[in-house]
Parts: sequence; C-alpha cells; structure tokens
Amino acid sequence: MSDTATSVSTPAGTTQPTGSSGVTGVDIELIGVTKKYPGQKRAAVEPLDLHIPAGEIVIFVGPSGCGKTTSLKMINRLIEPTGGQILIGGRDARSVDENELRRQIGYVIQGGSLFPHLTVADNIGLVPRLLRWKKPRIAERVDELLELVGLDPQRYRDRFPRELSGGQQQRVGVARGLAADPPVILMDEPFGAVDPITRQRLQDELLSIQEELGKTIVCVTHDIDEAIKLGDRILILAEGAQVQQYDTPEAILAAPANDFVADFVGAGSSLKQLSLSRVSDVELSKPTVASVGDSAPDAVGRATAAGDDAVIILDRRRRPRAWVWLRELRQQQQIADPGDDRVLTVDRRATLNDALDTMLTDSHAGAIVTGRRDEYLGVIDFQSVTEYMVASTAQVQADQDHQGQDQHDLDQQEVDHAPPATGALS
Ligand SMILES: Nc1ncnc2c1ncn2[C@@H]1O[C@H](COP(=O)(O)OP(=O)(O)OP(=O)(O)O)[C@@H](O)[C@H]1O
Repeated sequence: MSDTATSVSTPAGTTQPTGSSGVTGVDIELIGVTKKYPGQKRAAVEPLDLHIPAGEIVIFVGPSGCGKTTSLKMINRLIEPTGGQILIGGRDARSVDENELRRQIGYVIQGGSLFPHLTVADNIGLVPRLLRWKKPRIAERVDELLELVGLDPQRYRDRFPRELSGGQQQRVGVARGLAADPPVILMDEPFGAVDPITRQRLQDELLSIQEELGKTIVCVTHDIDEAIKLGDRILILAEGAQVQQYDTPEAILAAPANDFVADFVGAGSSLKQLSLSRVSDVELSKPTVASVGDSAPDAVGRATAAGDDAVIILDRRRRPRAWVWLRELRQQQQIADPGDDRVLTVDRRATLNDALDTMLTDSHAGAIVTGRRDEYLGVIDFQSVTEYMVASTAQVQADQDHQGQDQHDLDQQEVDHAPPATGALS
C-alpha cells in the first residue's frame, strides 16, 4: 500500500534494508518538521513526518522549489528547522553540537565542491583531520577511499581539483563524504554536473559502494530516472514539502498515489520499467574473446567458426580493452594492446536504460558488460533486451490479470454474503 499526502509517511511494505547484516547506517526520523524562511508567506516545509530506515537509499524528488533541499539540509542542521524534531539514530539532532553533527553526517553536493587549493588527499582528509586522527591513519583512509571510488591513489592523491575531470572531482567528493565513516550520507544533486555516461558510472559506483557499506543515504535529485535507479524508496514532494507518495520505485510506477505523482513520474511508465531492470537480469551473450599478446590468426579462426564478426580483447586482469572487427585483426599477427582508448562498457548493476544508451553509441549494436573490478562478463545486445522486456511485460500483465481476478472474486464474495438490505422487498 502507498502512503499519500494524508498519512504519516512511514515507508510502506516490509522490505528489509539492504542485507540487514551489513547495515552501518542508522534510522532517521522527522516528526512534524517545519521550516519557514523569514518573510515567507507559505512555509517552505509544512509539517513533515518521515521515517528513513537504516541502511536504505531514500531519494527526494519533486518540482523546483518544493522544499527538497531545505528538508535535506535540516537533517544536518545546515538549515535550522522552525519546528518539529529530527532524530538520528534515536538522538535528537538539536541535542548534538552542530559541528559535531556535521562530522557524523557525510555531505556530498554537485561537482564535489572541493577546495581548489587543497590536494585530493587533503580534501578527503578534511574531516578526519578535524577529528584529530593520526597522520598515517588519515593517509591510509585516503588511499582506501580512492580505491573505493575507482581512482588509483598513486596517480590521484597529490593532484589538485583543477587537474581532475568533472567525474573524477565528483568521485573525490563522494570519498570526502565517506571519510570519517559516517552512518548517514546526505547528497544534493550529486551527479548533476557530469555527462550522462559518467553520471551512469557514478550511480553504478554508488550502488556498489552502498552494497558494501550499508549506509543510510538521503539524496535529492531532479531526475526521476535517477531516483528509480538508486532509490530503495522515493519520496515525492509537492510545494511546501507535502508528501505525495513515499514508496519503493516499483510501487510508485505500478500504482501512483494520485494525479500529481502520475504526472511527475511521467508518461511511458512501461518505458520506465527499463530503469527498474538491471543488466544482470538479462542473459548475456558470450562472443569470442582473446587476450593482448595472443595469436591474431587463431582469434580470427575461433571467431569465424563461432559466427562472430568481432573479437573482444581482454587484458591480464580480464578487463575489456577493445572490441575489434575481424578485418582489423586479420592485419595483425599478435594481438596488440590498443593503448589508452578505453572501450565503452556497462556495469552489471546498470539499468537497461543505461545499457541502451551505451549500445546506441557503439557500432557493435551491443555493450560489453563488466562486474567487480571491471572484469569482463559478456555482452548485452538489443535482442536479449527485447526478449527480456517482452517476457517481463507479459509477466506484469499476467500479475495484473491475476489481481483483477482476485478482486473480482472478493467483490463476488461480498455480494454473495451481503445481508439483505433493510426493508428490501423480497
Ligand atoms: N534562504 C532562503 N530564504 C528564503 N526563501 C528560501 C530560502 N531558501 C529557499 N527558499 C524558498 O523555499 C522554498 C523551497 O526551497 P528549496 O531550495 O528547499 O526547494 P527545492 O525543492 O530544493 O528546489 P530546487 O529543486 O529548485 O533546488 C522555495 O520557495 C525557495 O524559494
């Protein structure tokens, strides 16, 4: 069942938080929280009740100016609430010194907001230094976090932000938010400033980090597809931070609570199902692969026998390096390292929507799929996505028919057992 504007917004359903054993996050509870800025006629946040379960990713969405950022920033008291109470891990946020509170809550914003005059390592080590950690411990933590967000510590720790790409700056921003291992991370449009492919990678990385760490993550975004992809639950707000629906992405897509939600989620909900399905849900094809240094004629022979017109080249750690047409391979004796040109890949956690984006930019009409540590897993192609979508649409239809039949049976039972209307003529 979905919560609507009239109910207290405790999350619906009985879903356990991500791998309840690995949860390091804590519950957050907003009770009648309000915010009225000076001179404002209508409060930016009208009484807001919200329970955010430990270890979950909850995404705030809603039209511009509806109060998402204000609601988020009240959690770490970057904005002081006008009224109500916020409990973090059961403790009243007002009872904790605000600097202390902010050190316990990671905060990640668009572009990473790194200090330009500090190196990557110093940016990440900022909060640990404030917490007076010893230098070796900070250095160790910085390297660990750089690894976690996919940046080689040796290459990046001493760089300045201006020497990084937008996506890399954002990764450092995420690392900084995680530095002191806070149970709660707040993110405000964290991936807003990067191109779509980098954005997709950063989202996949966040999901992978969350799989490992089990934090409580609260994130504001404008992008409903991002919300569907990342959120264990989505909070849809209207002006004044009025809760329109608070539920899992599946439930919101299947049963929008009202017209506002239906409009906001947008037309083509069945297309949005593509954002709910992951690459790992689809069967991957296994075209011919070869390693750098292998015999090229041998690879051509194997590919021809298998009916493939290209070969995927892997490095020693089985990471994809190139996807080479046979006509190119025929000119080689030994398979060459393709140099720095990185081949486009999608992570197994990416959505089918992301995969389609990548597939459309690749001349092989497919996308190479990678798993942990970028290791090669197979190829996703249009045919397998289409087959999967046909099968899952049929399943959704069958479930709906089934529910319709159940409801019909219930209605019939009510009719059969209804007491005769008083005074009815027999
Ligand atoms: N410092 C402020 N002083 C006065 N009014 C403010 C202030 N900050 C925000 N507001 C107003 O409060 C309301 C909610 O703003 P908020 O930034 O929380 O919305 P939002 O949903 O995050 O918007 P957006 O999606 O555009 O970032 C808006 O009407 C905004 O104009």
